[in-house]
Amino acid sequence: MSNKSDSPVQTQMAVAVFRSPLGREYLEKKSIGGRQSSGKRRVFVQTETGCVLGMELDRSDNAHTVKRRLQIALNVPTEESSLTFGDVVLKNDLSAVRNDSALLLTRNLMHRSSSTPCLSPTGRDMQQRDKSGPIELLGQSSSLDIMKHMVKDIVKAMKMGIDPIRVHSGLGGAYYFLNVGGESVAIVKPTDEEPFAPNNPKGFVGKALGQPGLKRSVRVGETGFREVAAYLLDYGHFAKVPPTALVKITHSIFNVNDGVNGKNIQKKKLVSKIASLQQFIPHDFDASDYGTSGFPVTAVHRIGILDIRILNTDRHGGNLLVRKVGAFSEVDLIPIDHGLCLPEALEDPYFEWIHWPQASIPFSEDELSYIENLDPARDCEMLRKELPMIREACLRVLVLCTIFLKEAAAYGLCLAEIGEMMTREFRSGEEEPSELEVVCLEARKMMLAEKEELSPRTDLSDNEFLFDIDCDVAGSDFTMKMTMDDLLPKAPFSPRLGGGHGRNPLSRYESIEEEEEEEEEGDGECPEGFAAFPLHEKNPAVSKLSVSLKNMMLSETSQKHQKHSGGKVDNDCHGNTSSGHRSANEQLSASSSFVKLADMTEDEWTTFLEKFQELLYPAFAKRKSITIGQRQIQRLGTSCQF
Ligand SMILES: Nc1ncnc2c1ncn2[C@@H]1O[C@H](COP(=O)(O)OP(=O)(O)OP(=O)(O)O)[C@@H](O)[C@H]1O
Repeated sequence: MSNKSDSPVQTQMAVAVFRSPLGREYLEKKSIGGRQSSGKRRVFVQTETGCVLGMELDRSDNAHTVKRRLQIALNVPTEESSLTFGDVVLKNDLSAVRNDSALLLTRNLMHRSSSTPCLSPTGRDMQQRDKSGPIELLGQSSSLDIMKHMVKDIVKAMKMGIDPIRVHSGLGGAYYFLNVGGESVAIVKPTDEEPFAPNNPKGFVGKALGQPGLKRSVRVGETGFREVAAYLLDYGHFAKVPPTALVKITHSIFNVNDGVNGKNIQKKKLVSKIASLQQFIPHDFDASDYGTSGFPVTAVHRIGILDIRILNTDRHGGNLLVRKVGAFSEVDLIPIDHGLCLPEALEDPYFEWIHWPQASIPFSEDELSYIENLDPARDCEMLRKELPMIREACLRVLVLCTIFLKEAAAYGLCLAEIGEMMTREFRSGEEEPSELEVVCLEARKMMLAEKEELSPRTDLSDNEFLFDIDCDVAGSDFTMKMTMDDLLPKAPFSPRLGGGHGRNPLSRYESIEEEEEEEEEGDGECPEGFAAFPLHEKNPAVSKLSVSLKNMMLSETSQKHQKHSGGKVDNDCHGNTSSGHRSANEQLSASSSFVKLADMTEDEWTTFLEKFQELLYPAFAKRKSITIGQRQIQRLGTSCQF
């Protein structure tokens, strides 16, 4: 799953004179094709505090020359910093970096704390050095054509002194940009003003860009490209996601905090930001203000189909705009705010529509044919091309959820049933994995078992031991084999990673304090076998899947036990990384997901998907029988009420 290299792009694009921090100047108008062939690319480097610098690269540039230029521009040593592009830490070669990409410059973890100011521009206003236009679209896809008109309208209004308007609702910084007529044209959400990001204007600060955010498997500063991904994946405008693009945008309205205590700096100063820019959709309400029974079945289905594909963890009523159409109180639904979709691991989604009656109506022929034509491999290819910074972990979630949707719809499940299978449940105050996650855990186990069978190990080295646990559950014997490898906490993108914790209960939004408290508490926890993970007590038919799950959770508990025992494992993996100094990848690895996908090698992933598909049909059959059972109970209840 490697990133694709540059593809020739013919688009002509106006680019203003650019002066690099080292004083190199470039031509004002250049064809992108010309840039590419001469090895010249324009990139935007964002520091972890949100400062953005435009920079032109040529073929001779490498990560060191870029960092050296940044050092001069920012007046800070950058040898202890990393330049990253999505998953890739740029060590030297920059050939994977495409024209108009946004790169992130982060300080290495040992010297970082959320309370100290990170890299910041010097007083010479380096943010403005690149002299590019006030709004630059990042990327060259034809899907951006519609955005170009919008941008033109906004720039015209900006030049006439028409200021944008701050959006007061929501947790992140957002601004309505207007046209010359004073009408809202677009909503702009800077990536460094997201909740917990350094320049959040609403007091939700405390993390650097790239660290786990509001949802732990969505990093701070990475909601913007997810908004664009949702738009790009919404083929044929099926669910009506408003056109969205990533931009580099310069305006004095944007918020900048003082870095130390997160207080707003009141000075009116032009600042450049990387932001998502989405078409403004005039609307009358949002779905939380309106009786849901009037929503068209098609709109609910289409939005639901999108939400399932992208594992949307934030589809609450406020994220569905309601627009009146026609004379007879008909309405249309517009889905917005897709910043918390495509997490880096399987998460608990949030589907507001799950209990709406429309979701229980079978899919129409059109919808079924749309689903049948979805191709997750093509989706990944498209996203890698259009959004090269997208993480492979997000793409695996997309692939898995799309396969799940396709198989479930073909089996005959309705939207509500599919949504329910993806949603976690709370039992006795504990969060349990969803039916989808249970299937994944089982598939993973089968994949590992097959791998072991194909390459049996007879001699165990010193740091490997075989750990057999026989347990008799529901009359069956289950044996679990673990090697030391499985017990070691791993970096999230290493080829072999143990499963996630099963202990961390999630609310819709987790606060930093809660997470940190939980981490502390977790450190003192004693493994108690299955206690932390009650099997489906309320369901007398303990399934084979749940028994396997029980084994998985036991393996994770043992993992925790090893970690807390303070031996070699702890020292090796966290020796110099206390909870305050763990890298973003380590923090994500310790997140609350039951199932991680990013840690598998390509071969493992392929086998995993095969096993996953094999296991789906029994799981669907089980879900169908639950639905039929529930309907019978409902009918019985109705007839008893005479
Ligand atoms: N495309 C759009 N067209 C019109 N209004 C919009 C659009 N997108 C967002 N809004 C409005 O702006 C508000 C804030 O936007 P949004 O919910 O995306 O921000 P947020 O900070 O991510 O919010 P939250 O904290 O609720 O997730 C929305 O409640 C909605 O009223």
